[in-house]
Amino acid sequence: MARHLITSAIPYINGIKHLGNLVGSQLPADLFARYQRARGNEVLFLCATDEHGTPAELAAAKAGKPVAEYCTEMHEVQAQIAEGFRLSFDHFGRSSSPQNHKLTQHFAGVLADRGLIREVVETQMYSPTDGRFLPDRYIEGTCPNCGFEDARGDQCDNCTKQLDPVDLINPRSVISGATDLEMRETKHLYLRQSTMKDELEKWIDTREGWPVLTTSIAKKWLNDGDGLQDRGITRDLDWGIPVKRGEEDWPGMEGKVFYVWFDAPIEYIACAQEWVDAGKGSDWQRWWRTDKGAEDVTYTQFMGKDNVPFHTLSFPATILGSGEPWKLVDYIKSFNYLNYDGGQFSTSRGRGVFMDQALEILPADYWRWWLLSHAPESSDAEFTWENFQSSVNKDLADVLGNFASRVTKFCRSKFGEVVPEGGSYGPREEQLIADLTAKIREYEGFMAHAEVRKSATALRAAWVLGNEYLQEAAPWSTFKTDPETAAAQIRLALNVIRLYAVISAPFVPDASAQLLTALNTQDDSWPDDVPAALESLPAGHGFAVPKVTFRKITDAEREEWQARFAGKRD
Ligand SMILES: Nc1ncnc2c1ncn2[C@@H]1O[C@H](COP(=O)(O)OP(=O)(O)OP(=O)(O)O)[C@@H](O)[C@H]1O
Ligand SMILES: [Zn+2]
Repeated sequence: MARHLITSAIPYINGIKHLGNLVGSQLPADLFARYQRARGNEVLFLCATDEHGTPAELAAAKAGKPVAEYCTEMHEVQAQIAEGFRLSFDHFGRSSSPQNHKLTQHFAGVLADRGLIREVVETQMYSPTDGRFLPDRYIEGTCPNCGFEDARGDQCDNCTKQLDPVDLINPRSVISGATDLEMRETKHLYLRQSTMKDELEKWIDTREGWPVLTTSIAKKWLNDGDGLQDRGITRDLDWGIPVKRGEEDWPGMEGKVFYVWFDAPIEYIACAQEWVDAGKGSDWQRWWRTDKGAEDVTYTQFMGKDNVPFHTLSFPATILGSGEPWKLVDYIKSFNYLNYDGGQFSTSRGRGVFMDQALEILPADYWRWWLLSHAPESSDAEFTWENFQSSVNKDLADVLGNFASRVTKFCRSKFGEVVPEGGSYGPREEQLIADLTAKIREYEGFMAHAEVRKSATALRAAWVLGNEYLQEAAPWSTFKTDPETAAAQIRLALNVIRLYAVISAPFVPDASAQLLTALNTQDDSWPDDVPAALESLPAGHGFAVPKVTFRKITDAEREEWQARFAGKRD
């Protein structure tokens, strides 16, 4: 039995995530976790909310709530929605947890002991009116690059240039609008990533078969311009993990917190501790410490492309730099972007379909299937309502749903709700069994490598095989002249439905469960031996015709949703 540690990039706390966020991280991670479990492997699948940083403070201020309270509420909201999408996390933690506070402070202390942190005195914007420094998004002004008037302190949304708050022309405080800002000196900690460049590059070069997207982004950051830069890991903010050197105070760093990108990936480890502390597991170290049993763990991370530099470089710099035997990632699965109807999904601009809204209009399986079968793997992908309608109707309703419905209804009308006996399989049946075997082996190959789109294509092809068989064998015609043979055909087809339920579960878990319930079976074992799996339901086994597994999306619905989601979310 293999052991798989799986993490999804942790969603930021400042609102409900859109479908792009879902398909770029949590959903493919869930697909992979479900598949590994189905193959009998031991899985620890972790995710959490990413709760620190200025956007959280600003969102809380906008909602008129203390930031801690806001985060607690939003965490609950995101946890509920994740459940709605059937994301099968073993634990959904919080980067603000006491476990993460302690571990982040621990890493900072160890890195400092090893000479990998330097203290830098720099000038930052200070607002006397607000009585505080204004890092990152606390400040807005005119972009020095393109002249856009609402550029943020960390980035211009118009030309995407990364900025420093001190670069802005006519800067103003986002809190009070004050413009009497001044430059003040402040001390910060920098992680000396530049000294680790060679070690990081060597490590990346030993990683086999990583997606080109992952390695190309890592190499760019390692080598472009002046190469890998040291990174500020602290901020002058109230909300966050207080800067400490292990358990000790850090002279000169009083009142400061760690930068969100330093503590967020450490939450992957802290989350395993939370999982144990919540009574769901007994030993987190055997997943995370190579000296405590994690040497046989395969660790896979899932994320969108903007998160790749932090996972290929900054977080490994933290882990390698600590000199402690923490588990390093084995495979980083990264995604391009999903766009929405001719533009970008955007949380801040409320553009696109958000996870809660999606579940209001259709069940999770419909979204899971479309998103995964259109995952932005080799390039950006686009959500359009036409494509969504056509793919749901064709793949789910016409192929998978239709097969299950035709077979069970025909059986009920001619043989009753029981697997019919008699007859025997001929060459066409043997052919179907052989074709399904080959297709499932292909599917397994793709799933094992988290090749999401190719897996979906292989799965759909397996569904098509059953429909083609049904079309050719035509048991409704056979029945008129040779009911015995028709009985054998239907017996096989009913078993094929069970087979589909099992192999489709990672994509469409609810439909899969619904089919198994209708088939009155608890046998959800993986078809390692396909011919044997197709004998799971014996003659005489009772079942019920499933209620409609997938319904079609009408043109009227499509138009209504298109109009409803054309504007901005309020
Ligand atoms: N349009 C998109 N398509 C695919 N993945 C995306 C998209 N936008 C963000 N992601 C990924 O979603 C995951 C969660 O993102 P996060 O909660 O940090 O939001 P974000 O990156 O700030 O996105 P946004 O600003 O659109 O809300 C990350 O791995 C990120 O890379
Ligand atoms: Zn700009």
